[in-house]
Amino acid sequence: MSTVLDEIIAGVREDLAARERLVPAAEVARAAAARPAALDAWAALGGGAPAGDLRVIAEVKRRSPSKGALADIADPAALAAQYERGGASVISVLTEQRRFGGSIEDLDAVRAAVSIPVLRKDFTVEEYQITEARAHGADLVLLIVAALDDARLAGLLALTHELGMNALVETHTEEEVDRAAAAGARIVGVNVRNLKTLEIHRDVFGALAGRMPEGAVIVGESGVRGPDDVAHFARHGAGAVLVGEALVTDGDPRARIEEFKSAGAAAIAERLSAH
Ligand SMILES: O=P(O)(O)OC[C@@H](O)[C@@H](O)c1c[nH]c2ccccc12
Repeated sequence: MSTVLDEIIAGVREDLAARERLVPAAEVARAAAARPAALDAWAALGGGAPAGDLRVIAEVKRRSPSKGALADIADPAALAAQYERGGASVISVLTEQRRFGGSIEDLDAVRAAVSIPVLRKDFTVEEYQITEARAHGADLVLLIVAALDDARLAGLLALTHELGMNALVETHTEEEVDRAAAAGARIVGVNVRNLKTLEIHRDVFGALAGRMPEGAVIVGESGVRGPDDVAHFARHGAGAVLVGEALVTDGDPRARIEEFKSAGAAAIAERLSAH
């Protein structure tokens, strides 16, 4: 059965082939090498620090396969700057074009506007995309375990680390968490949106959080609409949440981020005091 994920990746591969013809891999590698060093997203997300704060990864997201158009983002740089002022730790920029309406230009605009780490959010299947992300100033990339076999996951993660970047390694099942851990993932996301049905199942998070590799930053992804959703992820071990829709559709994303961070910190304090 062909799933939404398969369909998206087929489109991504076509667009990728076109970009590779335009900008050969050697040229992208030179541009990546000329960039200042990547920022440490792992540390920015609380890696190595005692639990306490809940970090927010704030996403620039124009549309989604499940909802269609979400927001008319005329100025992604201005939006990202607002996210940063609201206290986001990382900015996520969707660059997939066909389903999410993103582009490399959005990544460029955001990179130039903020001084915190930037995640290139795309369906990464080839090394070229990682080097390209670095060439455009991204500090981390998304690796979706469901889209990669073990050898490719390991290879892409190795290149990411070679380039001085981090990867947000996205999982949906226990098996995928185990594969992420075996590959050496240091930032592990649990996407509670099922990529086959596109439905949100928040309880998936708690079931997987207990299997996470020692020392990894755990990120709750998708379906954060209000402070209760953040508290749910934080209570079950998340150090960070990734939020798109709720921020792009809100008139005051700064206030929303602040609200999410305090709800998260309160839930973490509660979890720690229960032990
Ligand atoms: O808009 P939401 O429900 O806050 O979700 C954000 C983020 O989790 C979602 O955009 C996402 C998670 N994993 C992905 C993989 C590809 C594209 C998009 C995603």
